[in-house]
Amino acid sequence: MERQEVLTMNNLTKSYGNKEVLKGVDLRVYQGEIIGYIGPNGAGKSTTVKLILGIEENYDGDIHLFGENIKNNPIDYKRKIGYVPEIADVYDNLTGYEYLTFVGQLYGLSLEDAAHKSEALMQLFGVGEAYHSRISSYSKGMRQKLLIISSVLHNPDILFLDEPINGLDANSVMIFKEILTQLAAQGKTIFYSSHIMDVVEKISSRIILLHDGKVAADGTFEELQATNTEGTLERIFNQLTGFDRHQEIGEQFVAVVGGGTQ
Ligand SMILES: Nc1ncnc2c1ncn2[C@@H]1O[C@H](COP(=O)(O)OP(=O)(O)OP(=O)(O)O)[C@@H](O)[C@H]1O
Repeated sequence: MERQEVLTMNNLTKSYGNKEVLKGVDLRVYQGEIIGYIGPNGAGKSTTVKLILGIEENYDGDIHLFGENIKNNPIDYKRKIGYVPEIADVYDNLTGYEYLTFVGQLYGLSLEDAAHKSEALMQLFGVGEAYHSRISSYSKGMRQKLLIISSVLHNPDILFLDEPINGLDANSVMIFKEILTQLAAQGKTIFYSSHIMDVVEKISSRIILLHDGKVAADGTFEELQATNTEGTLERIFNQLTGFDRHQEIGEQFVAVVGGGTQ
């Protein structure tokens, strides 16, 4: 069966001032894939996602989502997207119920459907008791669960997740990984950006490494292993980004902390 291409980027370039952040990103993403989108700090991962979501504009190249250039219809395609940003502003004074039903209704759900779904998802994620509490009283992990739930309420076809497990405890991470696997099995596509290499290694059906504004590696974890001498994704990341100074830098850092010179 031919795999459906859901996201295509052709020669995507983006600059801020005279700084070229994306230098020609070419990518094809297929339905049901869990893409682990990794790269060093500042490589341009969030920028790529913000361009796809229409949060950032003024780029060269093309982005097609579900077969349509996003410039042709900049609103409608967003109904099919779920997004967990790395840093999110939530309305702290609202309760979980108020926030989630508000988001659900923005996406076109009725109040009843949004409330029913939100409560069930909060319960399943172990935060049902906080459903009617103000978000300002939530712990970091509880807020993260709220964000995750708000991203899927409208049953999107593609999910963009930026460090989604920030603050989640080990049990919740296991639940979350299972949710992603099940969603992908249902044909949802997941674009997962994170620095937690062992999780990316385990959940991704395909890993894309962005380095210096370009795709530097693209393949399954096994394929990346086969073309690199290192074993874990963390070590492959070091190798592909040409970095081997962690010990030296760590030693110098501690020396400075202790009052010595470099
Ligand atoms: N609004 C902006 N104005 C100017 N420069 C920006 C802006 N947004 C991002 N940049 C720059 O673009 C580069 C890429 O940033 P981006 O946030 O996409 O990186 P990233 O790969 O997501 O990094 P991280 O892993 O640290 O989250 C950085 O050098 C950043 O300073």
